[in-house]
Amino acid sequence: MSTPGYGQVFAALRDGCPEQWQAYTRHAFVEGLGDGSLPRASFMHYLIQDYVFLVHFSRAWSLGVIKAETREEMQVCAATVNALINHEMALHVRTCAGLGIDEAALFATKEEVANLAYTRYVMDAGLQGDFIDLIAVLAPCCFGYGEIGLRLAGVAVADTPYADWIVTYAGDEYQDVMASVGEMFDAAVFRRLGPEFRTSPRWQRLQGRFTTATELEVGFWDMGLDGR
Ligand SMILES: Cc1ncc(C[n+]2csc(CCO)c2C)c(N)n1
Repeated sequence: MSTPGYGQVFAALRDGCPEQWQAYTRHAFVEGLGDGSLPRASFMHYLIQDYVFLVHFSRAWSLGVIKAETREEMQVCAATVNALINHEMALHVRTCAGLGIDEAALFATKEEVANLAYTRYVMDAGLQGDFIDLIAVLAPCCFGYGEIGLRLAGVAVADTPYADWIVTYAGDEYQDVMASVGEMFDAAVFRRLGPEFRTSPRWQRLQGRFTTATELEVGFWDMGLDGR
């Protein structure tokens, strides 16, 4: 399994749920992005829902600033909020504008249940737990898209209509933010659980949260495909 540099805590969590991770990062939706076979309607359905998803993910990352215990943790969360609102969502606005869907319509989109379940699960885990409970549920989204983007950039057919999506997640800007999130996550877990974090009584709960968030990512891709 390829391991881009997102840190050892992420690697341990990912390797703790190999089946779910595979179902997420090798989903039929992902393969369709790479070979260009994904129906356009499925992609648009996904992208419009994803705009709303990012609104709520920006709120969840903002909660990270509140739950942080060091300035470095605050910095990484604030930078991620910035990347989300000012860069990642721009892809959605740009792509939808090209099809005549303006931002007010995006903001007013009715959420599908799979979308709502995921973002509210993340918010609740973050509200209930401490900083690392929050990062554990945010991690599958960040590092999963990082892995998917890098892999697709290497195998995607040259004329896939989804190149803009792939380049957004494979690009240095996104990968650099993810590398700093990975470093921060390692430091945050060492600080609270120590270097033997896997034997901490809290580890199973963190793994459970990470695994559930990964399953909710699978549900999100399924929702995209259902929008055909
Ligand atoms: C369903 C879904 N899952 C993950 C991402 C990717 N993503 C969402 S927030 C974030 C962190 C900072 O950019 C990243 C990478 C997405 N767009 N949609």
